[in-house]
Amino acid sequence: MIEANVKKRLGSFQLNANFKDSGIICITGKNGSGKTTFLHLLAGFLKPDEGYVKVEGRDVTKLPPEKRGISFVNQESYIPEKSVESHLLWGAKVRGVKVSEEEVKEVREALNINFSGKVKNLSLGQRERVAIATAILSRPKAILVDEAFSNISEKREIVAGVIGILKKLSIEMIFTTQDASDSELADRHYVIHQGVLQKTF
Ligand SMILES: Nc1ncnc2c1ncn2[C@@H]1O[C@H](COP(=O)(O)OP(=O)(O)OP(=O)(O)O)[C@@H](O)[C@H]1O
Repeated sequence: MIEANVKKRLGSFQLNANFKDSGIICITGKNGSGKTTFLHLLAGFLKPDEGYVKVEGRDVTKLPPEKRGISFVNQESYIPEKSVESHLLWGAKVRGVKVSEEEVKEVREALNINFSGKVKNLSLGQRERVAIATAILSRPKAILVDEAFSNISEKREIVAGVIGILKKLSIEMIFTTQDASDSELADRHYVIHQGVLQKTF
């Protein structure tokens, strides 16, 4: 369960979000509507002007990103110099989480990571898949995916595989997308319009 009641002003933009939900959550909204700002407030990259963020009932508002039990993935969440194999285990290593070979295999299969080599030599969609797999293997309470499914071919299949693993590991996911039809993949859907977050189902 993630709870947030936050206000944030950035220049002339104002975000007002009151959120309490769990499971697989999709947020859609136009360019500049506040999707990334909201995820950054949850992840701890931005401090709210007012309000709080709770993860499974624990107030994390004052905690730094790495202590929140949240992994954030966007289209640049990868370390180019690492090999695919070491990248996949990197997040888990940082958090002190033990990962079995079986888990790595399962996550690789879900994201169709059937390639290796340096991350910098992969395509954008391949790098996104490695970044998402790395986030899952670090076993957070929730992953926030900021438009990082957008360059993945066979998106439906891959996202369905990711959701299967997340449910098995009891990891929540909030993902943002420009493609409103992606909401069909989620348990819940929110729309954000000019900084105001609203639940649709
Ligand atoms: N540091 C900042 N200073 C001033 N305005 C900012 C700052 N950061 C973001 N904004 C503004 O906040 C608004 C929301 O931006 P945000 O990145 O959250 O939108 P988004 O919904 O993720 O957009 P996109 O779909 O284009 O990624 C935009 O109008 C943006 O210009």
